[in-house]
Amino acid sequence: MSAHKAKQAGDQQAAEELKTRFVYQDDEELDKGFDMVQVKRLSHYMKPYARQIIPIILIMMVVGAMTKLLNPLLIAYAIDHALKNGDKNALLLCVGVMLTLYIIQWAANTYRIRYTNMIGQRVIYDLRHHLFSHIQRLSFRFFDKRPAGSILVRVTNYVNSLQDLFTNGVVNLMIDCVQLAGIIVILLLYNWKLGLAIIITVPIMFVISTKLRVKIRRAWQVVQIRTARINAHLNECIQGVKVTQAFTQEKENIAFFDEMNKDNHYHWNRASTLNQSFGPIIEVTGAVGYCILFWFGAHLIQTGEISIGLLVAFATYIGHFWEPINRLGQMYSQMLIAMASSERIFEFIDEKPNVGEKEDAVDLPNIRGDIEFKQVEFEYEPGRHALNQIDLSVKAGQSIALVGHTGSGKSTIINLLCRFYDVTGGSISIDGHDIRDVTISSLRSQVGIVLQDTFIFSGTIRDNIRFGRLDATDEEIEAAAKAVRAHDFIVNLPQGYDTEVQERGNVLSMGQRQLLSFARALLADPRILILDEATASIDTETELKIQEALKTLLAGRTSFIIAHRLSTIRHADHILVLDHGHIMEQGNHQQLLEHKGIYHGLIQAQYRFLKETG
Ligand SMILES: Nc1ncnc2c1ncn2[C@@H]1O[C@H](COP(=O)(O)OP(=O)(O)OP(=O)(O)O)[C@@H](O)[C@H]1O
Repeated sequence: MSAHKAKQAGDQQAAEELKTRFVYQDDEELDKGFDMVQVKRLSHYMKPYARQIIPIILIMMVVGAMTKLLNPLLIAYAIDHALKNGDKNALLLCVGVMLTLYIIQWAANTYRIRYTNMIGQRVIYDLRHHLFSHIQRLSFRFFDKRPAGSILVRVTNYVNSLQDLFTNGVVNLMIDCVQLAGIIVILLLYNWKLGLAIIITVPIMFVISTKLRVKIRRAWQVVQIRTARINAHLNECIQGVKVTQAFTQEKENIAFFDEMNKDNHYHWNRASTLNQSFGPIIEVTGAVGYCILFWFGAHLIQTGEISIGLLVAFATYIGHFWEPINRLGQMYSQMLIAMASSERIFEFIDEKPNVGEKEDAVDLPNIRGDIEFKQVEFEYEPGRHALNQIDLSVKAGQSIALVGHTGSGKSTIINLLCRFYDVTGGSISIDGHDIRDVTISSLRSQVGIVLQDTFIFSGTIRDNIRFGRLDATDEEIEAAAKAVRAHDFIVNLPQGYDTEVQERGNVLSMGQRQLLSFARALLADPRILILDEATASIDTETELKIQEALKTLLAGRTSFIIAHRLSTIRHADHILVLDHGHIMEQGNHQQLLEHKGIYHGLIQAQYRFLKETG
């Protein structure tokens, strides 16, 4: 095999492998058929404004359409009477009336557009607010099933795609129907033969407009999807640039990006070519209409059936045909997209939180922190047990360490205690209250959680600590930071507590982020504290700091710690050893060591590791 062929085969294989590596799922369905249920649900959002704004819009709409329809008749009158008889006053009067009609039309359109935009923006605001607040309350199960990108797209792009429909679409549809019907009636009234001859072009224009518009719109949507894929890939490559460079995968990433870029370029060209074909096709159809008018119109003038003024008026009406037909086509394709978008939006809005609140749920009173797990069972997916028959009784103020191999069910216990998921069997109670009988907010406000992957929001350090309790004063924030030994590193930052950190806190070290999250939890002052210890090795000094901070944080609280550090495990009041969702062993450090079971093995392994790594 030649070197060139070998290279080609290699490239091909690499491309095949990449196909499975970068997979970005998009909503490929671009539009949907007309669906009355969706229309009803969408129009529900217009209801609050229907009484105040819609009547104004309707009046403006009728005034605008009427004035537009009258102008060609005035032109006909001016030509056939004022001009023919040399009546300067009548001509002046015609021009004056025409000018007045234009001014009225301009004012009516300006106000109509202003009000339709207002209503459209409000509806979009309400819809986006509704969707976002609903998503915020959805359970973990919902987020488990969906990539963040697909959720983002619904709140941004899909809601945006309804914007046109609400701002101009519905009103324009009515205006266009009124205008088109008005023109057809006038044409038939003034001369039905000539009227009919010209109206033949309407269906032709309409078919071209709707069919071609839908095609063009689809082509642009494909471009949008391709661009979204490029964005997703870019995002992944930027987030993972360190790993990419460490594994020297730059070439592969570039190759994949080039493929996407080429694809995007091809679809852009296609959409652009289709777009350009639209104008000429419509112009030719319009020209056919004019040809019919002048040929047949000239004949009718010769036979004395119509005047020259009427021919000019008809020619003006043909000019007015195009605008509504064009917009109806636009509206039709907008409607199809809106159907698909609204279906996806309502699919989320209809999603019920899996963890619901009972109708008669009561607020959990201030708790001491006694916790009881009775025969708790849990499955993330039907048939796959994540926890089996967990029985556990914790006294207020005790610290419980959860240990076990990866996937043994430690996080699941915590997820259930916070009611991020509901048990599928058995029950969990706090101070004797079944957690399914109390309101979720009253439960979670008394349970603090410090996750291993500490989330830092964009804002200042102070804002991030205040997240624990929004009404905390600056003094309370500093006191919390001091208590968990975070104060020293914070004051050494360029702007101290006012230092801006970005999302995920990239400027902070792992240990610093943990201390910040301790301060946040301390400020919230929950009776029950859950802590997922960071596994990353940190230097001894920080480790000591964290241990001291932990002592402050845990004092007097019931705590559950997913423990990785030996120091934490050893000091816990009670240790649960989990395996495949079962409690295999439990007791304190000494008891479990003497038992010489799984725990003993884990501790031995950790000692060996610490010894080997120095
Ligand atoms: N969101 C989820 N959907 C489906 N299955 C899940 C989900 N989260 C966890 N699991 C499964 O449930 C089991 C227990 O997982 P869990 O996260 O509780 O383990 P863990 O002991 O906390 O592990 P680790 O120490 O690695 O964090 C595992 O088999 C895991 O694959």
